[in-house]
Amino acid sequence: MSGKTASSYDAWQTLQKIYDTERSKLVLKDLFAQDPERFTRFSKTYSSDTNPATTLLLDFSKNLITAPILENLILLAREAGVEKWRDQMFAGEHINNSEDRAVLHIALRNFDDFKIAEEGVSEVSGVLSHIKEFTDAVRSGAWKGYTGKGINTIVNIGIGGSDLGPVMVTEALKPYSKRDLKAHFVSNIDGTHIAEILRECNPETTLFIIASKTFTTQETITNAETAKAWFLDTAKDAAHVAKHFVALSTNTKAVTAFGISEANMFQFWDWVGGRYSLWSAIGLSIALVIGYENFEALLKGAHGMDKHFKETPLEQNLPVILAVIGVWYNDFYGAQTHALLPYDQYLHKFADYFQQGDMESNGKSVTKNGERVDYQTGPIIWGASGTNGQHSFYQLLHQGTKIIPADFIAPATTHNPIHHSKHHRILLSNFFAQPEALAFGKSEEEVRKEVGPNAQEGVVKSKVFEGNRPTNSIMFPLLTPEVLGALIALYEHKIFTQGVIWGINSFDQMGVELGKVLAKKILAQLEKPDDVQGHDSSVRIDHSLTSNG
Ligand SMILES: O=P(O)(O)OC[C@H]1O[C@H](O)[C@@H](O)[C@@H](O)[C@@H]1O
Repeated sequence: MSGKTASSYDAWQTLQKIYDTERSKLVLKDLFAQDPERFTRFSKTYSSDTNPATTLLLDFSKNLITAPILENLILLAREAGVEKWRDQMFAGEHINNSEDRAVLHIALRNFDDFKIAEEGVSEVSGVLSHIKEFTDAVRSGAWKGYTGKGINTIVNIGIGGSDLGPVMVTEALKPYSKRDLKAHFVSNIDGTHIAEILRECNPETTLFIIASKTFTTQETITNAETAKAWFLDTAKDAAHVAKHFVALSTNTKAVTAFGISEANMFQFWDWVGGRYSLWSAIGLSIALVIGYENFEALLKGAHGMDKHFKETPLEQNLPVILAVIGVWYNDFYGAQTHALLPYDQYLHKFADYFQQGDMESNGKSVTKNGERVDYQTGPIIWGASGTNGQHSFYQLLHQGTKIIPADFIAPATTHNPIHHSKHHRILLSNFFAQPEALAFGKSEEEVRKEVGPNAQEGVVKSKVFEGNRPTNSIMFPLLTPEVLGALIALYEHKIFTQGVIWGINSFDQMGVELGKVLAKKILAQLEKPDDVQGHDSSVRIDHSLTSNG
């Protein structure tokens, strides 16, 4: 890193000047009218080298940009050293400086293209073989529970990165799932979560997957112990645990201490960040649900996007384009949030997943060199699947006072073409209509024509849509495992690129620590309420409220 912070880059200052002097001219209606080629100029297609069905079209024409703005945004990425940092990541250098770790989720889906020397990388294919062997055994019924019955229910116990990826992907790839294998996910420490799920499980046919990188996370270990006690209530003999509990972790010692043997453990390594871990052993529940071949297709889809990110000039590079446009709104327009709006019910957990992916990565306010930034970093990520969002929060997107850049995401065809794809045609009509309405709005003149001369002024004004609200649209032929892999990797590399521009470390998560430490202290005091001390006056622990009788 140059030691400079983002706002002192030449390109940043050029962009600031452009923003200050030309902002009023950045009107989408005019920009489209002036340039009939705007869509061609500002859209790009990514296609996998190995599978033509894995294609993503990114239409970024409805953004408040011109060719010179985009050029300067790309210059900004270059000046920040995106290419250098990217190559360092792919080479296994320890770019996660605060934890002195490599950042190698790309090595989990590498298929031998990139040569990476880091310790553990050569073990990846062995773990994949273990996943394949185990998932084949469970799915075929060869893996038997303690009474000789096959497994028909899996329960993944994990939180954060050890939960959100498997939840999102198993939902997204439901059409590929083994319908007679029920998958549950327990994350919350609230006992209600596990209690409700255990009610649906039979100890003879349930497999518990304890997913925790560190194997020290309070929620996961507490839930795992509860699950083990519940299982042993019926199974009695601790030897049966081996048939019903497996662990996904980097911490062999803690796993064996819990009572799971090394043979039932799926390893990964400290260079896999929690929020980038669905590609690792943490993806076991995914492989169980959709089958190993589909899990591998997911990895291959991500690998194709990795190659695109690594080898394509920044100007043509989809993750980089998404990233710099995001920086334009975040840092120059002052946008606080970014909405992810998939028009695909299967992607209903996509925004939840990237809340952690983006906000835990880029929610930082000091640079890698320890300087406090004087600009905005990671946006607030939120969203919901279309069309539900339209009947909820889109009012604010269209007519509120805030600028909310949004990504619209949709498959051209559906896995469920019921009524000759009638539903899908309606869905897509909304997917196309919303960005158009946001961009071009509805003028006062148009409203007056509609309501006639006698309408009240307030009514006229309330029906005006100012427009000029920016969006990206991303389309693909069908939501397949490969397409999903490419789509997730697209956003991962977008987040990486933005982190480099802002000069922050996107790969640690120090911000989750303080609350954990305080909760531990408070827990000890809740168990002995007379000793409550050392907290602010709002932490008043009333034993009559906290004890359950
Ligand atoms: O897999 P683990 O170790 O249980 O961690 C679960 C989660 O814990 C913390 O909240 C963070 O470190 C997350 O990044 C992580 O995903």
